[in-house]
Amino acid sequence: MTMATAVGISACGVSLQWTNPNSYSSGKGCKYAGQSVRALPIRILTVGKKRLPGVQLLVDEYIAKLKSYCHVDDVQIRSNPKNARNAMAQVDDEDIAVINLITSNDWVVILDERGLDLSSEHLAELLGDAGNTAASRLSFCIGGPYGHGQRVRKRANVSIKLSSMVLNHQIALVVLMEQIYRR
Ligand SMILES: C[S@@+](CC[C@H](N)C(=O)[O-])C[C@H]1O[C@@H](n2cnc3c(N)ncnc32)[C@H](O)[C@@H]1O
Repeated sequence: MTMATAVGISACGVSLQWTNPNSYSSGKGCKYAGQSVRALPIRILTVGKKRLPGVQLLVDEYIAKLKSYCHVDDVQIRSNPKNARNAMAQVDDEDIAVINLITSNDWVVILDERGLDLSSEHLAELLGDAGNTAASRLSFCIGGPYGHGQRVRKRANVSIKLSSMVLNHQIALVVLMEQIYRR
């Protein structure tokens, strides 16, 4: 499998594969523009330490704005939950904490600076495509200080980037919410 093709299939047996945005029409605009699509409830799983108050204000603001379109659940997972002494063990503990919250009915999008480079329109298409599967929830995962572990990476239906630069997880969360609201 390459980044140019599919990015994974979930264990739940429903068709959850997502294709490369480069294979989409080159025209601007989302293919669902003007159509009503099934809006899956969204959950955002973020690994990290206590949030800055300003970030929490923005997160609350976006959740309120999105309320009339879809339900958004903001789930915070404590970074380094078992006080591991090295980065590998920390990533592993965080990986287990995240994977334990994911069910077979989730369509999983991980955020990663090495993921697919999407336009805002392609993100809207991805959200629409996820609504056309048998999944009952769309789960976005934002990793901890050292990124995602192998379990979550393997389970992900797609990995997307918000920028080629590495962002603090709190900033990644705010940018993601803004892009979901923009769709
Ligand atoms: C501090 S970053 C971790 C960086 C780490 N070097 C890695 O390998 O992922 C914490 C999390 O923020 C998110 N993140 C940071 N920059 C991102 C970007 N440009 N695009 C998408 N997500 C990003 C990812 O989920 C990442 O796991």
